[in-house]
Amino acid sequence: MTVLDVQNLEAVYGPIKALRGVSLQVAQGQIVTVLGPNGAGKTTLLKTLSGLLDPRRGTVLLEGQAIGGQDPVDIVRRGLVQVPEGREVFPLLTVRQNLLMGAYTRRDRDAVARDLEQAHAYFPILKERADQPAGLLSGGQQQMLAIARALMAAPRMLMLDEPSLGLSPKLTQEIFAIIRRINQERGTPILLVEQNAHLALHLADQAYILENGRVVLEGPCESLRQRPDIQEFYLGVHDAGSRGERRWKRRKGWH
Ligand SMILES: Nc1ncnc2c1ncn2[C@@H]1O[C@H](COP(=O)(O)OP(=O)(O)OP(=O)(O)O)[C@@H](O)[C@H]1O
Repeated sequence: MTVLDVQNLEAVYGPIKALRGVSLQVAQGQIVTVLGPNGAGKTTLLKTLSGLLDPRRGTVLLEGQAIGGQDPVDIVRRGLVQVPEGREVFPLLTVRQNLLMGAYTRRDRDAVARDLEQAHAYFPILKERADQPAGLLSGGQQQMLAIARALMAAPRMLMLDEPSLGLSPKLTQEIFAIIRRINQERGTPILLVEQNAHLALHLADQAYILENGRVVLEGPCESLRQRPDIQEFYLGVHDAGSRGERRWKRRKGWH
């Protein structure tokens, strides 16, 4: 079953066309990654899906219901929850207060308390540091807090914007392992924007390559990983046979 169905999405910043007709789907239980160079439109895509930016054209269906252009609070209420790039935790609020902010659209206190326990089970450090200001956490801990805060909104689907940004390889591995657990244990579908193509193509089921506001390639991660052009341009693998060959001679199989 398709949870998120995006068709021909366009978004602009004044004269800049950041999304030029993006279509993508996320099925129940899947992890889907969006890869692409700086400025490709990845963050714009997530912002448009979250309602922070109005689409100029196109449709967005969440579980069959149109959400394109709706208010961000309504979109969160419907279950589409974003973990923003750079975490954006509230630095002066305590860790617990940050987590409860994630549940601010919810009324069922018992369910919120249960979810707080579950968030602590995924990230025990957040329980240990519950009463400290979130601004005192390390970058990795703030990323954990941002993910846990999104879980407090009882998401039907999660969107993560560059969770590995600025983290050590070890911490990144840890965060990715938890993302996988969240997906497997809760069945939550995930749309993951990542610069680390290597990790993303190993974690996700499907991938979309975004360049200049357009999807230039899509498919199962397993087959994308085998493509020489993906290896060359996204995974940094250099074929020994091509040593000495001028870079301009190597080609992407997409345009
Ligand atoms: N607030 C803004 N005002 C004007 N132009 C913007 C704004 N935000 C993004 N852009 C432009 O829109 C395009 C897409 O940017 P976006 O941030 O979505 O790319 P990205 O793929 O997320 O890049 P990165 O990997 O660097 O985060 C770029 O050309 C960018 O310069």
